[in-house]
Amino acid sequence: MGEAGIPTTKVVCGIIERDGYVLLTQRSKNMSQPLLWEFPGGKLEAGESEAECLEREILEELNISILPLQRLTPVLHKYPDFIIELIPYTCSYQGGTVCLMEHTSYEWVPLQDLKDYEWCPADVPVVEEYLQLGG
Ligand SMILES: Nc1nc2c([nH]c(=O)n2[C@H]2C[C@H](O)[C@@H](COP(=O)(O)OP(=O)(O)OP(=O)(O)O)O2)c(=O)[nH]1
Repeated sequence: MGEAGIPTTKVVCGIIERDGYVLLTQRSKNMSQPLLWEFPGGKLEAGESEAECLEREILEELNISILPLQRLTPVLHKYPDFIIELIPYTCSYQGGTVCLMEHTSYEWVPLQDLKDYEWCPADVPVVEEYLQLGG
């Protein structure tokens, strides 16, 4: 539980790298955080590790396989009705063709363009840390 009894939701997201590009997904207009950009991932389920969660969510949502590499700094962000702990991992792309199951669009983006997207608010510090690390 977080502040004033608001639960904290753990969400694991992947910064999926392939040949100098990173995979971004845009949330659909009927999802929470509509039309904002994010690193794909999802809510941690009971009994699974963060890496298992990431591999499962990305296969379910995008139909590609990935390998989690490095855990970056988790971000605690307060949305109006819940608190999210966003746990980012850099990942390598392993295989498969992107097929969108939930998102409205995706892009493979070069590092220098990451700042140009309208991000979910919780992702802003993640993008900053990732760029500081040199991608
Ligand atoms: N997957 C992902 N979610 C993010 C990121 N940044 C961020 O604020 N979020 C938020 C959006 C959602 O509220 C939540 C992730 O849950 P989800 O992807 O399972 O979304 P959902 O639509 O099923 O959630 P909900 O509306 O049912 O609550 O975390 C991010 O980079 N990746």
